[in-house]
Amino acid sequence: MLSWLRSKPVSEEATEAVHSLFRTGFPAVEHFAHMLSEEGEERGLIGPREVSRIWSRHIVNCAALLPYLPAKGSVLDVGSGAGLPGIVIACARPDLEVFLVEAMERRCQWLDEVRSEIGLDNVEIMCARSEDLKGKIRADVVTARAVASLDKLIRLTSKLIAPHGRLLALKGKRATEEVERAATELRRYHLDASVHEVVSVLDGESTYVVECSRVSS
Ligand SMILES: C[S@@+](CC[C@H](N)C(=O)[O-])C[C@H]1O[C@@H](n2cnc3c(N)ncnc32)[C@H](O)[C@@H]1O
Repeated sequence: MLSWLRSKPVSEEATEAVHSLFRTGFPAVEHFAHMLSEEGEERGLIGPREVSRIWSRHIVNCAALLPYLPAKGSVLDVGSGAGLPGIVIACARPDLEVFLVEAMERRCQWLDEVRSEIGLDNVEIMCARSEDLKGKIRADVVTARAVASLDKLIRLTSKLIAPHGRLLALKGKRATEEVERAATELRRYHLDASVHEVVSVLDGESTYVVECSRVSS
């Protein structure tokens, strides 16, 4: 119980700020944060130091993607792990179809438990490597956080992005360098990249959304 209390946004102001990010789905995302703080460390999903930072480092960090999601359609989160950002997106946007692609069986099992316990009817879990899904599925938006460098991520996911779709990658402060290093892949797969800085409502830390869109011909 203590770990759950510690992981909550503490002040009223912080709670308000987090609420404002989740116009829909706040109870669902709170439920997810609770599950993660209770079981995440024991099940090897997050490190011991992360329990007290579930909101600031994980949930609010993933919420940086929310303004860039499509008005309708599908999202495919590659390498979801504990459910970041896929579960956060599914909670905040129950109108979108969300596919979680995860290679590790025990993490897929966790994602399945989260989906059932929270009642996320918009989530489908695909226990597979993203490279094995080519030709099987395409989504309007592909998301990824902490899975691979941008050049590798483009190679892993380009065939999973719908013809007019986008890749949204959550990155740290080296986002622009990563875009520069991915110049060859961006050209090869006809993508244009822009970097959006998003400042956290909780701790003022910046995160970067790298948005790769198809170049219109
Ligand atoms: C460092 S964890 C990050 C998890 C989560 N996205 C986060 O931000 O906390 C990377 C996850 O991606 C998964 N993964 C790596 N490459 C993958 C691939 N090609 N296809 C599917 N899952 C992959 C790993 O099994 C692992 O769970």
